[in-house]
Amino acid sequence: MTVSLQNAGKRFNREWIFRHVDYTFQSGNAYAITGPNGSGKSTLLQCIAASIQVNEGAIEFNNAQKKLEPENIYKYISIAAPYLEVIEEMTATEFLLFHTSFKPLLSTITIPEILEIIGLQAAANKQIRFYSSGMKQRTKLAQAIFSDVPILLLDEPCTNFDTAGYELYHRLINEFCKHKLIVVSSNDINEYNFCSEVIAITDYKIKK
Ligand SMILES: Nc1ncnc2c1ncn2[C@@H]1O[C@H](COP(=O)(O)OP(=O)(O)OP(=O)(O)O)[C@@H](O)[C@H]1O
Repeated sequence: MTVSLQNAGKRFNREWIFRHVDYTFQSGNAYAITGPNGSGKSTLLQCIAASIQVNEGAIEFNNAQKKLEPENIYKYISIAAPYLEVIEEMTATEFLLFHTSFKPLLSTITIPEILEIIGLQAAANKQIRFYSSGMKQRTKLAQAIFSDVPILLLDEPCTNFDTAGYELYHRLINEFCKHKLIVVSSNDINEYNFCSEVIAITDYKIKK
C-alpha cells in the first residue's frame, strides 16, 4: 500500500498551511510529522486520511499496484486523534463491537483479549463517560491499532498517558503494527522515536 502526495498543498481561506509536498508513504514503514503548535501537522494527517481535500496537487492511494478511489480510502485507514471522540454512553466492549460494524478488528484477537492487553478488563462494562482521560485514550488507541486495516494514522497518540501508557503504546506498535503504514503527528519524541522518517511540516511553509 502506498500513499503518494504530488505537489500537495492545503490552505484555509488565504493562508497556506503547507505547499509543494512531494512524498510517498509505504507499507511497513513508520513516519512522523513534526512541527510546532498550529503548524499544520493534523491538517496534513487529515489530508492523508482523505477526510479533507488538498487545494492543489494530488494524493494518490495504491493497493497492490491498483489505484484506489478517494471515496473508498476510509476502508483502508484507522485513525486515533484528539478531535475524534469515543461514544461515551457505551462501554468499551460495546464501543469496540460497534466499531466492527464499520471495520473489522484483527481476526487473531477477541475484544476481551484487547481489553486485557490495554489494561481495561476491570472497566470493560463501565460506560466510557466514567473513564479517566488516560483510559479513554487507551480505548481510542485500541480501536485504531486493532482495526484490520493497512494504514494507521495517529495524532498525538499518547495524550493523557502516564509512563505505563507510553510503554503500552510502544508494545502495541511493536506487536501489532509491523506490516502497517504508520504516520504519527506529534511534537513528542517519545511518541515517534520508532519512526524511520521524520517530516518537518515547517519545510513546506513556502509562501508563494
Ligand atoms: N477548519 C479550519 N479552518 C480554518 N483554519 C484551520 C482549520 N483547521 C485548522 N486550521 C488552521 O490551520 C493551522 C494548522 O492547524 P493544525 O491543527 O493542523 O496544526 P497542528 O500542527 O496539528 O497543531 P497542534 O500541535 O497545536 O495540534 C492552524 O493555524 C489552524 O488554526
